[in-house]
Amino acid sequence: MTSKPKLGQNFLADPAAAYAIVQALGDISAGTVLEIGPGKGAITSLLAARAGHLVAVDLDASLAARLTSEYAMDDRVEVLHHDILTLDMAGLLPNTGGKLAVVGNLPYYITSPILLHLFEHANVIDRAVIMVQREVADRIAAAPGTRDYGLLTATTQLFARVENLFTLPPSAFSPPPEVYSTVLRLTFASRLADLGIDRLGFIKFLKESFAQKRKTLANNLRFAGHGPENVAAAFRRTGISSTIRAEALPLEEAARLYRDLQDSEQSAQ
Ligand SMILES: C[S@@+](CC[C@H](N)C(=O)[O-])C[C@H]1O[C@@H](n2cnc3c(N)ncnc32)[C@H](O)[C@@H]1O
Repeated sequence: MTSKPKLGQNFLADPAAAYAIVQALGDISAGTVLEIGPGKGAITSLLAARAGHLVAVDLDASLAARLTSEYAMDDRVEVLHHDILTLDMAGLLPNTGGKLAVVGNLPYYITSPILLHLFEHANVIDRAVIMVQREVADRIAAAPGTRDYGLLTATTQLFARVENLFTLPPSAFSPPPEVYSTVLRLTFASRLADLGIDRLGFIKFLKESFAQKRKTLANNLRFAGHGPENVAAAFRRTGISSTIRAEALPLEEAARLYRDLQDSEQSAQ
């Protein structure tokens, strides 16, 4: 049995991959870059040489201390010993505004929570280049109607355009993980306004929709507490098949159903 490194610590040992990740961020010379989990600094050193301002955040106290002393003389680099999941990202930007470029070889044990945290800060993020487990990348980039399409896909595509850049084998890391890894670029562009939906309500609706993969969308919505008559009427009015499963429904259709259901529930109050 292979032991799992603590805090998802599989360090990148492929300099060409580190370079490609930083290149994928585009021009970072004027803005603020947030690096999630810099670890021993495989990507950090390339970022530090290019970024206008770099904030590197690691939960591991000894790794954060090591990087802090390495960059003590560079006032463009800030190392924070902090949990990324509780970091207020808006607070990293200067008073003059701008948006963050986010980068990281993510700790895989908390990939989904990190993504959700990024989406909560979508209004202050311009783009993100992140390394995730290959299977998770496939889910994030999936098209509706495919097996991989799910809650993570819909949520991500609500906030960003997704590009699959390249995949690395376990041997690109030390220690090697048990899985392949894929680098994605997310170009943030929220679809909330064009779909006419509110963030919290629609994300709750998506969670309800995907709660049980084997059930139809209508069953999941009823199970979540929406009145059977309201659910049936929403499917009828929108013309969406009442036997459809959530993974087959494109975001635009899901938003239409959500708006209709919400309108009828509000007018019944
Ligand atoms: C996969 S390693 C990547 C390290 C380095 N960037 C590299 O590519 O070699 C993930 C890093 O995330 C850090 N980490 C784990 N959980 C974290 C959290 N909740 N907040 C911030 N950093 C975290 C780990 O300590 C580790 O340094």
